[in-house]
Amino acid sequence: MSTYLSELNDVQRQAVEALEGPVMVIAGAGSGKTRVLTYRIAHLMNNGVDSFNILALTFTNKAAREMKERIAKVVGHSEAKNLWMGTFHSIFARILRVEAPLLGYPSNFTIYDQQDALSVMRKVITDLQLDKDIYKPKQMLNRISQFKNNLITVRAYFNNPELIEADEAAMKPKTGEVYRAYVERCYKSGAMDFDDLLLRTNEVLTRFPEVLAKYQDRFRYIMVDEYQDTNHSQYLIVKALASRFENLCVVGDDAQSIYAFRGANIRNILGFQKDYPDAKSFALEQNYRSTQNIVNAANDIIAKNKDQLKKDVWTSNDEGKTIPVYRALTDIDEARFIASRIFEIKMRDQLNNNDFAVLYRTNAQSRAIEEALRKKNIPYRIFGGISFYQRKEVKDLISYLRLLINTNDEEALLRVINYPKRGIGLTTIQKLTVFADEQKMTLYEVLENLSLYGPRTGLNGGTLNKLHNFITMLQSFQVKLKTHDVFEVALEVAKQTGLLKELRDDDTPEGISRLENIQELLNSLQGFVEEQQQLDEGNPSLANFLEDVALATDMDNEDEDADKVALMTVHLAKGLEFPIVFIPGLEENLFPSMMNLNTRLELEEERRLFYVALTRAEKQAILSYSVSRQRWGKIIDAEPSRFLEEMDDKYLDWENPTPMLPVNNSGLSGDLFGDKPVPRFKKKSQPIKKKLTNTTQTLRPLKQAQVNPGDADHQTIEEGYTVVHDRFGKGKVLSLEGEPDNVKAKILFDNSGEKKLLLKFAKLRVLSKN
Ligand SMILES: Nc1ncnc2c1ncn2[C@@H]1O[C@H](COP(=O)(O)OP(=O)(O)OP(=O)(O)O)[C@@H](O)[C@H]1O
Ligand SMILES: [Mg+2]
Repeated sequence: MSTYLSELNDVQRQAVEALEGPVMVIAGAGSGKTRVLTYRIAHLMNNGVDSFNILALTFTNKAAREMKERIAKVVGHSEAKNLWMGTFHSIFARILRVEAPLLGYPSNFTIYDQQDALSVMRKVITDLQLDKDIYKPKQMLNRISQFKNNLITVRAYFNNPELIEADEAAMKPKTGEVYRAYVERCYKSGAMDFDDLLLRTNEVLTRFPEVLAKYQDRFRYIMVDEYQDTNHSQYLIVKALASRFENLCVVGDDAQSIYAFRGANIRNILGFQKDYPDAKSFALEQNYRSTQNIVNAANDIIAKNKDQLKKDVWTSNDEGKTIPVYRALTDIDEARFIASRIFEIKMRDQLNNNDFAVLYRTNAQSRAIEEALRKKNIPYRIFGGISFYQRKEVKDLISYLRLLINTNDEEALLRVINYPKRGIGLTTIQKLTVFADEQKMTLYEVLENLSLYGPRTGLNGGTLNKLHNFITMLQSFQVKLKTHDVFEVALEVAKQTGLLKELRDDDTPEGISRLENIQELLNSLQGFVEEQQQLDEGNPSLANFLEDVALATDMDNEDEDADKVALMTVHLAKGLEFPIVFIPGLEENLFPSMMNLNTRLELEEERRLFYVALTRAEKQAILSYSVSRQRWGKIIDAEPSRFLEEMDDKYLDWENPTPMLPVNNSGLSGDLFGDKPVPRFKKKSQPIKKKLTNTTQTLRPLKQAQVNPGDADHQTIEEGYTVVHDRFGKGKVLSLEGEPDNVKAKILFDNSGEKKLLLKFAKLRVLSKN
C-alpha cells in the first residue's frame, strides 16, 4: 500500500479510493474531510490521471495552496503545479479571461472589489436621484448580489412580478432601475464584480455548448471542499461541468453551514443524493483534531439544532482540560483576561504565539483585545480586516496599473485623474462625465480624442491642456509596458505621476508607513515577475497580477508564517485549526447575534457558527462573556449566551475575575474567599442568567489555581531535583536563576531536551530530590 494511504483510517481510505463516479463525504468537524480530498487528488495522479484534468474548489486560496503543497510531497512539485485548484472565484476568473469576449467583455476585464462596487453603486444612486437613506448603497449591493447568485438577470427581474412586488413592499420600487444601471455601468467599464465571475461563467457555459464541452472534457475529476456553503450559482456551475463524466466528489458538513446570509444553500448538500442516485456516500465519525471535552461539548451544542443530519462524532484523543468559561466584568476586563491567559499558557506549555487564535462574532470586538495584547507585548495579526491591496496608497498605484490594461475601467480612472493633484477639479470631471454619457462613450474615449471633443465639453483651454498632459502620460506608460516588465513599469508610474514624491514629502509616521506600503507593492511585483519567469510561464502579464490582487483576501498576505496570535471572525476561521482557541463575547445579542434571533432558522445558523468556533480548537477552548459591554458608544448590560447553557456542565469550568484588591483589604468575610472549591452551576435548578448576574456570585471563592497559577512545588524546587512536567515529562533541574518571584529553572527533560521554564507557571512536581 502506498505510504500515504496508510495515513488514513478505513472509511477515509475508501473515500479516497472511490475514484470514479459521484462521491459524497458528509462528516463532522475535524474528521478529515479536507485530508480525504487532498489525498484523493494525490491518489488520482498516482493512478495516472493527468493533473490538467483535475479541478479542486476550496474555500480560500490559502487552503488551495496548502493542499497543493501536501500533494506535491506525494507526487512531486512539477506534477502538482498543473492542478487547477483555488476558490470558485479565482478558478472562474481564469476561465473567463479566455471566454468572456464571447459575452462582449474584453479579455482583460477588470475585477471590481467591494470598494469599487460600492463606489459604482453610490454613483448609480446619485445619478438616478434616489434617496441614499432609503436606497442604502450597501443594502442595494447585497440585494443585487442575491439576484446574481440566483441567476436572476436584469431582464429576469423585470419579468418577475414577485420580486418587483417584494421591492415595492420594502419601499424600494426603483430596485430594478438600480440593478440595471449598476450592471450597465460595470459592463461599460469592462468590469466584473465578484458575483459576475460566477454569473458570467454560468452564462457562458449555458449559452455556448462548445465552451461547456471543452471544460467538461478538461475537468474530468472535480472536487469541492466545504460543499455546504456553495450558493446556487456555484452549484449550477459544478453540476454542468461534472455532467459528462460525473466524477464529482464533494465533502462538507451540514452542521457547519454558516453562509446562508450570503446565499449559501444547505440544500445543495442534502440534494446531492437526489442529483446523483448512484452516489457513494461516506460518513467519517472519528475526530482527529480536538480533545474529548471539546468534541463532546460541541456535540451537545449541535444536538440542539433540529435541522441536521445525524452524526456520531467521537475521538480517541485525550480527554483534555475542561473548558474555562470566564465571567468578565467589562469588555476591557475580558480582553485583559485573554491577554494574560495567552501569556500564562505560552510560558507554561512553551507554545508559540501562532498556536493561539481569538475568534469573535463581530469585527468590532477586536479593538479591546488588540489593546490588551499590545499592552502585554504579544504580537498579533488581524485577518479579514482591510486587505493590503485595498489600502489607499496601494490602491492608488494599482489603479494606474489597472488603467494601463483596461482603459475603460472608470473606477480606476476617476481615482487617479486628479491624484496626485494636477488641477483637474470635480466640476471638470462632472462635465466630462455628462458629455461622455450623452455621446455613449466612456470617459477615456473622450479623453483620448480631446482635440476632437474638447471644444464641445465646455471646458476652457487651460483645463483641456491638463487633461491632455494626463492622457499623454498614461499613454507613455502603455508604450513602456510593451517592452518592459511590469515591475519596471510600475516603478516608472510611481515616479512619473508624482505619487512617490507626494508620499516622501509626508514625514509623519502615517506618511512613512504609506511609503513603505508602496515599496512593499513594488517588491511584490518584482517577486511576481521573478516567479513567473522561473515557472517559465511566458511573459508575466500585468492582467494576471491584477487578478491575484483583486481576489486576494487578507488571508493570503505574505507573512503568514510570522509568529503572531491570530484574530479573526468565526466566519473566517472555517476549515482552520489552532491548539488554543479563545471565543469571547458569549452573550445574548452578540453571540447569538441580535440580528439572528427572530426565527429558529436564524438561531440555528448562529448555533452552527458557535459549533464551528468551538471545533477549531485542538487542545483547549477558552470561552468568556462579560456582564457589561461597550456597544454603539454606550455601556450596556449583557447576559450570558444561551449556548453556554447548552453544554453539559461537566465539560466546563466556570471562572470569576481575579479581584483587584488583596483579599484582606476587601472588607469581605474570609468565608467568601476561603479555600472551598468554586461551586459549579447546577443545571436547571435556576436559570443560568440569574445565577451569573447575581452580585454575590461575583465574589464566589476563587480557585486556588487562579490565585497562584503554579500551584505545584515551585518554592521548594532545587538544583539536582528530578521533576515531572505535564507536557515534557520527566527531567532533571540543572540550575535556577532570576528574582524570587520570577525564578526560572533550566531543566533537562529525558524526552524533550533542555528547556528554561518560569517556575510559577510550570506546574512541576518533585519526583525525587536527587
Ligand atoms: N487518519 C488520520 N490520522 C491522523 N490525523 C488525521 C487523520 N485524519 C485527519 N487527521 C488530522 O485531523 C485534523 C482535521 O482534519 P481535516 O482538517 O481534514 O478535517 P475536516 O473534516 O476537513 O475539518 P473541518 O470540518 O473543520 O473542515 C487535521 O490536522 C488532519 O491532519
Ligand atoms: Mg476541512
